[in-house]
Amino acid sequence: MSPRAVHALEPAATDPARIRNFCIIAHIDHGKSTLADRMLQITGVVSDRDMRAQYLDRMDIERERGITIKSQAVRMPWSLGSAQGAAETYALNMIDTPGHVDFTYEVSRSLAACEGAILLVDAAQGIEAQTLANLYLALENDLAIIPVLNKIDLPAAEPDKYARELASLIGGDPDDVLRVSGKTGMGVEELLDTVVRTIPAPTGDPAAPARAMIFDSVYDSYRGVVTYVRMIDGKLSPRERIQMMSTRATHELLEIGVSAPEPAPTKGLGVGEVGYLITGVKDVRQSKVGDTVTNAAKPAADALPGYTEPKPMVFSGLYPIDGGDYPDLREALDKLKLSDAALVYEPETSVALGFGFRCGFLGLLHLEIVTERLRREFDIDLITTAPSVVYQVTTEDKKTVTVTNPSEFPAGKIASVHEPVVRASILTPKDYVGTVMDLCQGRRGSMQKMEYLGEDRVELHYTIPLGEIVFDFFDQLKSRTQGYASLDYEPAGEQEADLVKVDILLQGEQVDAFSAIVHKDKAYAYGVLMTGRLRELIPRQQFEVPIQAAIGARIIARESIRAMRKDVLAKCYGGDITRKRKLLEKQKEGKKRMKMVGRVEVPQEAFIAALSGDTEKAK
Ligand SMILES: Nc1nc2c(ncn2[C@@H]2O[C@H](COP(=O)(O)OP(=O)(O)OP(=O)(O)O)[C@@H](O)[C@H]2O)c(=O)[nH]1
Repeated sequence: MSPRAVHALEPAATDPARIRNFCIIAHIDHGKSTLADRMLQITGVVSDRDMRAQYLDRMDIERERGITIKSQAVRMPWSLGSAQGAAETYALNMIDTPGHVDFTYEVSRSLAACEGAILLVDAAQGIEAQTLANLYLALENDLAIIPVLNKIDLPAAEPDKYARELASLIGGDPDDVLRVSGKTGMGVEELLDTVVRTIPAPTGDPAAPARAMIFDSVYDSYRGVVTYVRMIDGKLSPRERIQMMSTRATHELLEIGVSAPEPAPTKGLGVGEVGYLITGVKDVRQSKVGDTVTNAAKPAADALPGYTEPKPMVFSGLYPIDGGDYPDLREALDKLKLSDAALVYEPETSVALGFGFRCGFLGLLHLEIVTERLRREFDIDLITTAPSVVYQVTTEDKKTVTVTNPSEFPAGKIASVHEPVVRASILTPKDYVGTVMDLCQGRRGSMQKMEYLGEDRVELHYTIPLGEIVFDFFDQLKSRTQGYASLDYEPAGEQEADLVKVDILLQGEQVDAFSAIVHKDKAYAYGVLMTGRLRELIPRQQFEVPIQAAIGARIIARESIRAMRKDVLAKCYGGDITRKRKLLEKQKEGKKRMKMVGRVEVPQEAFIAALSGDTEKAK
């Protein structure tokens, strides 16, 4: 803790002139959470004894993976270097934001609650794709930007070089770029002073009817939904009735307070303040992010401008391995939905996999996190089918169908297929420009623009079909550029494309879970690859299993698995019965992880690995 940390904070309705609302924006791994930790410690809101790494990342998955998923807001007291006494104390509200592309929508809503942003850049890496993407979002929200280089304690840091780069990006003097180390705490006090000096105080009308913007809502199993708000006008107090302006639903305000960072109830929240509300509501959908909270007795006339709703970009089928777990899966999804408004799902059935759900996600990381949580928190063993994007398919009789599951691709004559595309921005050292262009071309990308950023880095702008980047594009990009390139993308509408559905048949029977929508030019290669992979992945059975790939009735590739009787006991000479039993048990275990498709046993890995595009996993 710094000697300048201030203990007591006025409980509520702080003078807006003494409030600063800011967030930290950075590329992934540039050290946002570590810097936030240091700020909590230096301002004294978390004692050295209670400090643990990534204090604000509450979810186990967040901590294990070292990523931030849900944003959090914390209030910290700070007094300027020369100032003394509580009168000079400022309340700094820091809103932590996630860095991964899947969660961009969380970043933008956090930004809307702030007047300023710390743009944090790793002093050994320089500007990356999400640095730019987040900077643009911040500028769109008219935020004051404080450029900061982090990790200056690293021997590999090149602060002079990157200060120039950063200054030329946002306009300004390289000497004004602050240099800090979130790890050692170096420069963090100066940074807090700069926050107070350069970020504007919030403005709003204290006499107007209350208007608070919801920027996050989190489900807590003990307290119900905790809604995070930023007060724009007026004041909210405990026990009063509040109204959600989009639905007109009213609730009693059971508790109102600030996160400091543990929840601390207050006598209310006034103009410019950031805090939480608890109403006893149990479902995050009733406390919608982007909605405006007002006073039910004296409602505001107009709601605040909302946010764009997150739209699921990637769909996948989730099936319990044990069909008996289906009701549990439904219950688990209902529970997850309470805290994850971006998750959508509806029941679906697959001939191969039985009853399950088609779920929509923001991206692959979101999918991974949800399935991981289902496994971990709800103990459900799942098969996830290959992720698919959303296609609009128009048949010759002018009917348009939205296809989120390749097996629902309409049969018969197709007039057109539209696929989602994204605007991708890739930052790479100039030596790798050729390889990156090859990769993008191979994925049907079309280059829009190429720009030099500083001396040796290039930003490439591409329009690429989303379906071509959801699988292994990022991994490929990283491995082809030795980890140096970075990627950011945003939806950019749809385009018409020559796409076909490729089916896979086992023993002449179509396996719906294996169907995929691919570009016509790639269909043949895809069929050969898939049948080859499945031959490797499916163990020999007691009969021959032909594997075929087909477009409609036309077979485009074929492999077969030769028959073999798998006698696990063959290896057991002699009569050691315990050993025999062990082997049989083991075989039974293996069987559990198999799914019967017709008469064929298919290991669960085949469903995801065969289609993931990730050749390593498929092996
Ligand atoms: N040497 C050094 N390492 C740092 C510093 N700050 C962060 N790191 C390390 O950089 C890595 C990433 O830091 P995080 O704070 O998790 O990064 P982040 O930006 O919050 O990452 P996301 O939450 O995933 O966006 C961790 O291994 C940190 O220990 C620093 O100032 N110096």
